[in-house]
Amino acid sequence: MALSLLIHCSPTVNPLRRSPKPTLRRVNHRVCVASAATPLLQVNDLRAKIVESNVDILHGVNLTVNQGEVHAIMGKNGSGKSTFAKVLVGHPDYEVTGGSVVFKGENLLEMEPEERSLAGLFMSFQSPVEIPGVSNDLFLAMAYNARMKKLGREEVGPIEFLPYLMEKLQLVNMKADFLNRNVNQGFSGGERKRNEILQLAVLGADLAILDEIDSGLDVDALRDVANAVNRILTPEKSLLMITHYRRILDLLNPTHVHVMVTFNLLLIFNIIASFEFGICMIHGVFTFDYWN
Ligand SMILES: Nc1ncnc2c1ncn2[C@@H]1O[C@H](COP(=O)(O)OP(=O)(O)OP(=O)(O)O)[C@@H](O)[C@H]1O
Repeated sequence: MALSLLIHCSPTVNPLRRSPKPTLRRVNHRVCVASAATPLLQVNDLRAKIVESNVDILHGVNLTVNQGEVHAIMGKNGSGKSTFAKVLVGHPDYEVTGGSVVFKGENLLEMEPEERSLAGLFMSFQSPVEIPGVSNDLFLAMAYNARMKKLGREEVGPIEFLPYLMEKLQLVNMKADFLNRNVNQGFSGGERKRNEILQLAVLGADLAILDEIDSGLDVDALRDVANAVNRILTPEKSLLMITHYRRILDLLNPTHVHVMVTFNLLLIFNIIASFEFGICMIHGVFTFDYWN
């Protein structure tokens, strides 16, 4: 991994995905490969607090994800990674206190959580919840048809939906029994993570946010999940993954790696940066280049 204090950095090329023809440009004394960038998600100075306790968690996050990019967010426990992801999908525990988020040209913060999902945002949770009384196949069919309706397409009946679902099930290497079981009820930790990727495969998304999808997975499950994600990604679709481990970076080959730091660390970085580089970074996220 290489570190360079810079925000615009170089997409490395993921061999499993087709990318637009790259162009060369120089950033921070290093030649970078960059594709023509179409912004998908633009986060500017995002600030948020916990509703219940009024505690500020996000202190001004800046991040741009372009179409086809794979971004990883790393950082210490408690630095705010999951909070950032949950704020993006509109979790009610958090209130945005400043900044802006534009998704596909629209103000994301004005949308209800379900509107964000229908607009093409998907999030897999660190601890996926159980939904007792709702079978996995019914849940997926309902969610899929809601998306079809939003896109102005025909809703599908059970007979058409089943072959589509079986194909996605194979993609994540899951057994058909999981379709009749209630969503996540009694699933092991690894099975829940696979089930999250099954949802992503079925619903599709322009931007998938995966919160620690690799935690608790054994080697085979991690490979299956990474293979499925790589096959779901296209040059137009983007991924934002939160992780603590390098092993998934090696499998998903991110174009950008960001390190989220806590507010105290941020102050220290700001002071050092002021002295060393004559600049003051007021962002809550630092961006580093990554390559294998
Ligand atoms: N709903 C909430 N109620 C109370 N505190 C919260 C809530 N959500 C987040 N926090 C606190 O905000 C801080 C950031 O939490 P967050 O889950 O975003 O961290 P993280 O970087 O994802 O950590 P980890 O790597 O351990 O998953 C933590 O101190 C956490 O306890």
